[in-house]
Amino acid sequence: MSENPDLTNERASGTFETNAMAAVIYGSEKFAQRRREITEAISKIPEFQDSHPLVFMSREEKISEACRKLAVLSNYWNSLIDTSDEEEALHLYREVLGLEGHPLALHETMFIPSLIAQASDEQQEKWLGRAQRREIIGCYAQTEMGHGTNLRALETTATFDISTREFILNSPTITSLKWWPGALGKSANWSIVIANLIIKEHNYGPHPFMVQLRDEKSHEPLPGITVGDIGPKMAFNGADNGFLGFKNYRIPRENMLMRHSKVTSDGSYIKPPHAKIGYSSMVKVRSRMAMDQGLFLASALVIAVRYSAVRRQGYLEDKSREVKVLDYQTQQHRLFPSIARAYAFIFCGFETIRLYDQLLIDVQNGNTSGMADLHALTSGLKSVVTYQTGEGIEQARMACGGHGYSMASYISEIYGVAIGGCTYEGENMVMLLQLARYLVKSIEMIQNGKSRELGPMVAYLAENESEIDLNLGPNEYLKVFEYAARNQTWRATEKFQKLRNSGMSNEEAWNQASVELTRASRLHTRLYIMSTFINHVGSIVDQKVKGVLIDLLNVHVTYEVMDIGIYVQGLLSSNQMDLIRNQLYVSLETIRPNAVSLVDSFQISDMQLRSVLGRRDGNVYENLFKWAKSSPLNKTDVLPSVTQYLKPMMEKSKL
Ligand SMILES: CC(C)(COP(=O)(O)OP(=O)(O)OC[C@H]1O[C@@H](n2cnc3c(N)ncnc32)[C@H](O)[C@@H]1OP(=O)(O)O)[C@@H](O)C(=O)NCCC(=O)NCCSC(=O)/C=C/CCCCCCCCCCCCC(=O)O
Ligand SMILES: Cc1cc2nc3c(=O)[nH]c(=O)nc-3n(C[C@H](O)[C@H](O)[C@H](O)COP(=O)(O)OP(=O)(O)OC[C@H]3O[C@@H](n4cnc5c(N)ncnc54)[C@H](O)[C@@H]3O)c2cc1C
Repeated sequence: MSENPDLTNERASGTFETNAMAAVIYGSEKFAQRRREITEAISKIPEFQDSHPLVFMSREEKISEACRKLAVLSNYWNSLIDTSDEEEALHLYREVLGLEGHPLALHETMFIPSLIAQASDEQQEKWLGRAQRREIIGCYAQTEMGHGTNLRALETTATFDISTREFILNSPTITSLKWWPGALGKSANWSIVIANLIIKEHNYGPHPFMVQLRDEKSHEPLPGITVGDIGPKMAFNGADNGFLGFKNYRIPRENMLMRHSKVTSDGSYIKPPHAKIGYSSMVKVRSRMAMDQGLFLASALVIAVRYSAVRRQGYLEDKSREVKVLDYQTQQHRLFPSIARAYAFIFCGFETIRLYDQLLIDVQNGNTSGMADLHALTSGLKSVVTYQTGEGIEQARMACGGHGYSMASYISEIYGVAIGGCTYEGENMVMLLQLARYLVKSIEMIQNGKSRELGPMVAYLAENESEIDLNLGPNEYLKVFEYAARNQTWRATEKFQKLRNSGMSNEEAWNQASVELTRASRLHTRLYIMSTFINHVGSIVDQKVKGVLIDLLNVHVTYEVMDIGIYVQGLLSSNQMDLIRNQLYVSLETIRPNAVSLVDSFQISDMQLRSVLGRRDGNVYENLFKWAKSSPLNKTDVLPSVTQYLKPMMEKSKL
C-alpha cells in the first residue's frame, strides 16, 4: 500500500536530510548507518517478526516469544553485529526484542558490566567469557522485599567459614528475600548477589558475590535456593522479575567478586579504594538512562507526531477540508517541547555513557576521584529524565485522542516501561537527594572560601547575577537557568543550615529541608541538560541540520524557562516573561514544517515501534480495523461467556 499523502507532504516540507540528522542523534554517521543496516538485515529474517501482536499475548506467551527470538538471535548474532560494540548490540536487542523486557536484559545491562567492573582478572577469566558467549544467563540480585533504597539495611548474609573457606548465604527473614531482580524468576542460572559480608561476626556491609542458582543441565534450582517469579507488573511483562532466598547455601571464597574488596583464605578483609565502589553497576545503568529514556520518549513522539499529521479533525480558516491536528497550536505545544527534550536527553546520554567508560578506566587504574561527580550527575539526570519522559509520553498519548488509549497505539506500553525508570536504579526522590548532598557540599565550599576548588558543573553556584538580554539567544536562557538553580540551591542549603543551627539533628534538618533540596537538584540537572544541548548544537557541521536544531533549541530554552517561571520572578520582569512566551509560540510555528522529519530522524523501525498509529506509511485507519479484527475476542461472533451467563440472564429477565 502506498504512503499516506499527508505524510508524503510532511516529508517533502522537511528542510534537512533525516540521515544527516540521525548521524547527529546517534553520535556518528558510521553508527547511524550501522543501525540502518542492522534494521534492514533483521527485517529480512521472518523468525524475528512477532508471531502475533504482543499486546494480545499473556505473560507466559510474551516470555516464550522473547525466548524463541533469543534462540533465533543466537544463530545470527555474529553475522549481524560487531559483538564488541555495545551500542550495536543494544540496537539489535531493541529491534528484535522490543522494550517489554526479556530474559537477557539484565544479563547484558548489569550482570556482564558488574563482572567487568567488580571481578578480578582471574574471576573474569573464569566467568566473563562464558557470560559473553551466553553459556550462562545472569542477573543482578540486590533489592530485597524489605529494602531497596537503604542498602545498609539489606539482610541477606554471606558469612565466611574459615574452616572450609566458603561463604554461607542465608536469608534470615521474609523481608530479606531478594525481590525484583529481572530474569531471576525463571531464566537466570547465575546471579550477582549483594549480601552483607560477615567475618568473625563483624559485618563489613553489602558486597557482590557470584552465585550459581540453577543446575546448568536441568535448570532446576540448586539445594538451598528458593527462587521464582514475582508476578505481573505494570509493564515489563516480557521479563521474569523474581524472588530468591538462601538457606545455608555455600559458595567458595573465590566467588566473592574481588577486584576491589578482598577476603583472604585466613579471613582477613582488604578494604576497597573507595567505600562505594561496589555501587558501580548502578552508576553504569544510571549513566545509560538518559539515552534509554530519550529513546522511549522518542518512540512515543514518533507515534504521536506521525498520527497527528494524518489525523484530521475540525477546521481552521479553510472550511472545505478538516485540518491536520498537528496544525493546532495546542497540539504543537503538547508535542514539540518533548521532541526537544528527547533530543536533549539523547545528547546527554552519549555524554554520560562516555563519562562512565572513562571512569571505569580510571577506577581500574586506581583513580577513584571522579566517582562522586558522576554519581551526583547521574543521580540527578536519571531522576529528571525519567520523570519528564513519563510526562512527555502521557502527553503524546493524550495527543492521539481516543486511539491513543487503545493498545493499538502501543503508547501505554511505552509509558509503563519508561516510568519503571522513576523507581529502578534508585527511587527518584532518593536520587535527587543524593545530588542535593553534593550541591550542599559545594555551597559549603563557597562559604568556606574554596570556590576555586569547585568542579566546572557547579562553578556557577559561586557567580553573581548579571543583566539578561533575552534577544541574545540560548546562552542568555542558560543564564536564567543558572540564576534559578543557584538561588534555589542557596535557599535550600540555608534552610537546612538554619534548621541545623537551631539545634535540630543533621538528619531531621535535612528531612525538613528536603523538598526544597530536591527542587534545587531538579533545577541544577535541567541546567545541565540545557547546557549540553547548547554545546552539542554548537558543534554541528551540517548547516541544514544545525539550522533546524537551533530552531528546536529555541523551543527548548523558551519552554523550559516558562516552565520554571516561579523561580525567576526576581530576575525577569513580566514584560520579559511575555517576550519569552511569544518567542516560544513563534518557535513552535518555525519548527512545524520539520516536525515529521525530526521524529523520522530517530529512525525507529515499525517493527520496534509496534504501533498502528505510528506506522511510517501513515495508513492508520485500515490497519486499525485489521488490528481490531485480529483481537482474540473476535475469533467467534458469540463468546462462551455470553452463552453461559448473559443469555440466561436476559432470558430470565424476560419472564
Ligand atoms: C546512595 C544510597 C541511596 C545510599 O547509600 P548508603 O550506602 O546508605 O550511603 P551513605 O552511607 O548514606 O553515603 C552516602 C555517600 O555515599 C556516596 N555515594 C553513594 N553512592 C555512590 C556511588 N554510586 N558512587 C560514589 N559515591 C556514592 C554519596 O554521594 C554520599 O557521599 P557523601 O557522604 O555525601 O560524601 C544507596 O543506598 C543507593 O544507591 N540506593 C539506591 C539503590 C538502587 O539504585 N538499587 C538498584 C537496584 S538494581 C535495579 O534497580 C535494576 C534495574 C534494572 C533495570 C532494567 C533496565 C533494563 C533496560 C531498560 C531498557 C530496555 C531497552 C533495551 C536496552 C537499552 O536500550 O539499553
Ligand atoms: C521494573 C523494575 C526492575 C527492577 N529490577 C531490579 C533488578 O534487576 N535488581 C534489583 O536488585 N532490583 C531491581 N528493582 C528494584 C528497584 O531497584 C527498587 O525498587 C528501587 O531501588 C526502589 O527501592 P524500594 O522499592 O525499596 O523503594 P522505597 O525506598 O521503599 O520507596 C518508597 C518511598 O519511600 C521514599 N524514600 C525511601 N527512602 C527515602 C529517603 N531516604 N528519603 C526520602 N524518601 C525516601 C521513596 O522516595 C518512595 O517515595 C527493580 C524495580 C523495578 C520497578
